[in-house]
Amino acid sequence: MTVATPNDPLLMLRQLRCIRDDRVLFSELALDLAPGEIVQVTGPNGSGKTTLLRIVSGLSLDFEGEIVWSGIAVEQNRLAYQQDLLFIGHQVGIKAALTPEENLRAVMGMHGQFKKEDIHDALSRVDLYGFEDVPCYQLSAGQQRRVALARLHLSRQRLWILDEPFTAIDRAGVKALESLLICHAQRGGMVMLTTHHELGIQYQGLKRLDLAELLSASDHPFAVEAV
Ligand SMILES: Nc1ncnc2c1ncn2[C@@H]1O[C@H](COP(=O)(O)OP(=O)(O)OP(=O)(O)O)[C@@H](O)[C@H]1O
Repeated sequence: MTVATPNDPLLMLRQLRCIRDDRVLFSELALDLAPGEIVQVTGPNGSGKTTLLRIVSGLSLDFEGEIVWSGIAVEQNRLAYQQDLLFIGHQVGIKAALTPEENLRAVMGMHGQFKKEDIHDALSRVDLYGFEDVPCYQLSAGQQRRVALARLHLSRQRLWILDEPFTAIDRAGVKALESLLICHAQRGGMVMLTTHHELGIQYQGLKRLDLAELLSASDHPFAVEAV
């Protein structure tokens, strides 16, 4: 019997290939992500970063290759996989007519019951103390993004998939989010994110997956570089 160690990858992407409008976005894409690791997906506009995150999150099934979670192909284990992942897209994905508290309750409802204090605590951790009951259409762009990011403070999922999470966030918010990502990884979580923002973190579990480099080398096996 093989015994899994903490450094064994939980997420494995194997030979992913994706074509949109007759254009190969990526091919031969392989990635291992183990507990404690963060992978930053980089590449110019239109290179396929969002498309890759949507594929890995199970939102898009239009690809070739295999996604393996915890040793089992996701297509045979989709429910368990979905329960272990939290996806936050580059659109904030909140309802403008609802308050931050109502938005969090609605979106986290599928992941369990949360007490009012837990939701208020999550909102205060993203500096929205006092805004819990304000309709989201009255909040700034950065505050709306913070409502979406408050989900991370309630999350019990091991894998966070975040598309441009730093958009509209001020400098203090960026630092706080970077610390949160490291904290999640250090507790055995994993993060896959896209950002055009230069990450200001020194963390040995940080990797980079550059889609432009991958495409230019796609005749060759691809390895993710540690940074
Ligand atoms: N459903 C779709 N049908 C056709 N083309 C699509 C579809 N989804 C994405 N594309 C195309 O795939 C390419 C990659 O888009 P994607 O949004 O993944 O890029 P990105 O790297 O995230 O870009 P950005 O940095 O601008 O956010 C784009 O040219 C886009 O038009």
